[in-house]
Amino acid sequence: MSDLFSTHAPPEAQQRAAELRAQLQHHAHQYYVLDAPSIPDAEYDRLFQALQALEAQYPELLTPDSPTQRVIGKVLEGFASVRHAVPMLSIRTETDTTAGGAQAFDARVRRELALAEGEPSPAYAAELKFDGLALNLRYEHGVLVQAATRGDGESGEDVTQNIRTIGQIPLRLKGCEATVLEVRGEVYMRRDDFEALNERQRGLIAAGAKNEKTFVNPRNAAAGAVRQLDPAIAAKRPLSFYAYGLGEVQGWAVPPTHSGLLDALAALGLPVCEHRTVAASADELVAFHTRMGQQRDALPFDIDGVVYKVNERALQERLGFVSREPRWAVAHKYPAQEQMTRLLDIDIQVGRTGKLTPVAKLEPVFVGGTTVSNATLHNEDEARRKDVRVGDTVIVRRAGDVIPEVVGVVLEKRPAEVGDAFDLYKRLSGQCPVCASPIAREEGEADWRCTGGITCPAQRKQALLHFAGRRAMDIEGLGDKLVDQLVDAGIVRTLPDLYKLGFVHLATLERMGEKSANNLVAAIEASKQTTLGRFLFSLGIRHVGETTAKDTAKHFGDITRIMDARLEELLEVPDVGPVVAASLRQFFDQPHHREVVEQLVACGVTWPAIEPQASDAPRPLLGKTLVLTGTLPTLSRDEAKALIEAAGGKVSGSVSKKTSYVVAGEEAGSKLDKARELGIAVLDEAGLQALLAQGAAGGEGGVEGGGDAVVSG
Ligand SMILES: NC(=O)c1ccc[n+]([C@@H]2O[C@H](COP(=O)([O-])OP(=O)(O)OC[C@H]3O[C@@H](n4cnc5c(N)ncnc54)[C@H](O)[C@@H]3O)[C@@H](O)[C@H]2O)c1
Ligand SMILES: [Zn+2]
Repeated sequence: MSDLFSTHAPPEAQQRAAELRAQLQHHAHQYYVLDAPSIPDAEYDRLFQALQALEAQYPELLTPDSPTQRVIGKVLEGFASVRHAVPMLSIRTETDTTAGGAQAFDARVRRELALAEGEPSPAYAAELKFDGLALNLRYEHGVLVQAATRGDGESGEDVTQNIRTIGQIPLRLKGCEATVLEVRGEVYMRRDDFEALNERQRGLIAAGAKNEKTFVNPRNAAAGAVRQLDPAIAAKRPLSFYAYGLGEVQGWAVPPTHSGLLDALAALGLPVCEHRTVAASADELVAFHTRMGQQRDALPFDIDGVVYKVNERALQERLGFVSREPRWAVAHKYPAQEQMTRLLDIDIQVGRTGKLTPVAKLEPVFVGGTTVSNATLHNEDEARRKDVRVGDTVIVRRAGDVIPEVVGVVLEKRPAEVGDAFDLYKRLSGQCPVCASPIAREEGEADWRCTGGITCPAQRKQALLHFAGRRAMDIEGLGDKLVDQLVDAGIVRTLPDLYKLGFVHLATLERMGEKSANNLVAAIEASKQTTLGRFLFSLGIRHVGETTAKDTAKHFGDITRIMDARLEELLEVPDVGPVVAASLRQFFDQPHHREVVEQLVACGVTWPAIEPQASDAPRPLLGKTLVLTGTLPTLSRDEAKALIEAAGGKVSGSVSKKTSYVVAGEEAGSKLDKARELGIAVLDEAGLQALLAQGAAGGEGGVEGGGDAVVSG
């Protein structure tokens, strides 16, 4: 045989093809069957194209089961298998993300249709390529009877139960009597829904949930939800849908163009994406690709490209199919939103609220249209769960305006020498990298935090805003923008600096008029007269809200006593539990915090003295929550409230399981019904007085149970 015809593949090529096939099969299984991709799509596509190129060079290497020849996928155990009446295919992908992608498609179609030079191209329908998974919805006589995934293209999974929970998918079509109408489209998850889902998942994981995980991207989350065996869980994962094509049809006049078909599907009540057009030439396709590329980040969902389809159905039929894809359609991609790169180091950033976030320092990589060299790792648990180590090859995702994140590690690329498992505390030696205050992580919380609060430069702006807030020191006119200006200009660095601000400083600021400067100086001056409760609240101590601050102030009556109080003493304050007490303690254990307090007082911040509540005064309602409803015979609502609070109790506006008693008077309404429903003790005024009297009579200092409560009528 002449060499010219010899297509004998050298053994290296044979081996390489076998390797690629095995790799692709492995990754396809991870992706399609387990919904747990181990490499980014872009990497998969590179392997896929390498195999395609080899097979093109040596056709004898081509096997019928090659991943290039068929749609990969498998029916997940637990789902019934559905045989598709019309196979569900893939589409050819044009990875040239420049104009060339559209031009190549147009040229190919023209060639197939044997169009002469000068003859116009056929019309093309252009739409978005939604990044989700394909779904076949089968309607019989207008009613949804079945929903199936693509599977291997021949058979898919029956996911009807899960799909029924998607509100956007009509269970009955509007005005459609077709015997059979199969609608094909993409089920996807919006980016905001995806972020919220992952946020929830991270919370569950932090709280100790064992079988929960986060999802790498919206596609993966959508696939997981659609193929969730428990429809109740699937229902909690918000999915969306766009229709883009047809499967089997009986008894329905299919419109002659693709654009007409989409209009018809929309008229039947199916969601059809508004971003679409009909293009008359390759140039118009390019324009659509460019325009949508610019809008990509602003869309509420991920797209990985646009799709061009020959618009006329008659022409589509003429063009037909090759193996796994139609000749009349192509997907013209955009730069991938996920890429691999190396993790060089892990930095820790301190947020405005003191939250410590591990940030991956990356070898710069082009992803989602920009070059990324930093990406969030969210928190310690996430970094550990993903087992991210310095030196690893990681997958970075950047989509929309969401900050880039590391979604996983490519374990097969882990070098022999890698860093240790991530340990945030050890990494920082227990100290805030900005202010050296101790860091803390509370039980059930995902994040470590700097406890520096007002003294941490990273938290400065937030601390100032909180301090100036209406319910804190109430400095009118000191808002977001001004705080930014003051801090950025280095005029205010600490809270006491505020009280050293003079007209001169303020007048130098941009956009600050004389009048507003004067007003602000006056507001700052006025804020010096405050209450101890407001002052304590304004320090922004974690977990110390307005009420807790007020209660603590009332209990101790003096700032020094509060700063010196032992944990046990703090726990005596009504409603102060171990978390709040520990937070107060931790705050005042730091000398720089006490200094700030002293400096503020030295600046003239003052409050009226409070008679501290004698800690041995009887407080029979300590720890109890009461709800008042209806009109009491002698006590007004406010009087009853004051008595209850003086006895250590709390008055709440609504009845819940946490309610200890409901005090009901004349014309008590729904709150009384609710109390009965929950089996909560109901008292009348006399019953309330009896409770209050218990302490005065030197009772045990509390009331246990409500068994002997007077039940009002
Ligand atoms: N990361 C991995 O390990 C891994 C493994 C396997 C596959 N993949 C990825 O999966 C993709 C290949 O899968 P594929 O063969 O399903 O091709 P595809 O997903 O790229 O394209 C075909 C699909 O596009 C969808 N689509 C979206 N919008 C459409 C529209 N307007 N009109 C028509 N179809 C539309 C349909 O669901 C259709 O099934 C590649 O992106 C590949 O990178 C990744
Ligand atoms: Zn700090």
